[in-house]
Amino acid sequence: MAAQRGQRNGVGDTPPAPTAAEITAPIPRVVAEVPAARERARAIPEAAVARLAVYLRVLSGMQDQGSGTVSSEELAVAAGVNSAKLRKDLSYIGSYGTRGVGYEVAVLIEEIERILGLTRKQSVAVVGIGNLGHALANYGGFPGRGFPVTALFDVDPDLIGVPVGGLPVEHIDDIPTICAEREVSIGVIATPPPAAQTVCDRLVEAGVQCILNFAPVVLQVPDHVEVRKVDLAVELQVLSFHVARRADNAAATNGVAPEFNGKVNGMVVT
Ligand SMILES: NC(=O)c1ccc[n+]([C@@H]2O[C@H](COP(=O)([O-])OP(=O)(O)OC[C@H]3O[C@@H](n4cnc5c(N)ncnc54)[C@H](O)[C@@H]3O)[C@@H](O)[C@H]2O)c1
Repeated sequence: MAAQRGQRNGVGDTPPAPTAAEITAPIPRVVAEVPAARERARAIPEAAVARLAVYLRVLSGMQDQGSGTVSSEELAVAAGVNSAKLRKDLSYIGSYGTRGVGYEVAVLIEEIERILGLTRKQSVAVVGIGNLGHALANYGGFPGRGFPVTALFDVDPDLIGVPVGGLPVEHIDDIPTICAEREVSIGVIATPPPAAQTVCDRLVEAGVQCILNFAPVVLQVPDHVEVRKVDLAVELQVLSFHVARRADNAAATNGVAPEFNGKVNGMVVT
């Protein structure tokens, strides 16, 4: 679903209307030189990598709807960024469009997938098959995005051998053999916080080099291991900050000092 202009999506700030210079700026041409693109990939800022993943999602939706080409402006609006930022991001990957035509959707998808390392499937293991682990294991959307869930682990004897999302739950003692057999490259940690570091160590010892951590703890890993942390509470707090700031701005614009009404961000304070 395309994001509306002006909508926040966590990827970039509310995009301003494009300037005349942005609209008339030349669209760079396609360069299919892969080694050069890989070189450039090393210099892509992390924020741009996150936006590339969003462009990929938007482009995949457009492809599903039969779009063959897309203009930079159209793609920028759908992704919730301004078109100058979009063109800058796409220049990092050496993927360019044709003036007056735009970008070929299929070509751009291929370029972004190559840069994001999605040209081969990344096998995922989930450890901790409780509430969250069940939801992740049952979610059918990961395989289609290149992330098949191929192994589930837990310590609870009542769970071992029980199929969840079509896969039997295995004991964490089998992490080394199963992760090697199934070529697991990403480990998702959904255990209680006190178990997370030990589970992480086991995954790393088994050769897993990417960890997605849902437990609210900071994990220690060797340099060659990448860790991403997901914290929904932090995202909610960021949203809360924006709501509070908007209310303050509205009050300042109206020349009214925000009055305390017994509530902070909608919650009653006693
Ligand atoms: N990041 C977020 O936004 C977010 C949201 C919800 C939950 N969480 C976190 O995710 C984790 C899981 O939450 P939940 O509600 O699914 O918990 P849960 O208690 O329902 O499930 C935890 C599972 O981990 C298993 N487990 C315990 N120790 C283990 C070990 N050493 N090795 C393997 N498995 C082990 C348990 O048997 C259980 O099945 C918690 O750390 C929670 O704080 C994060």
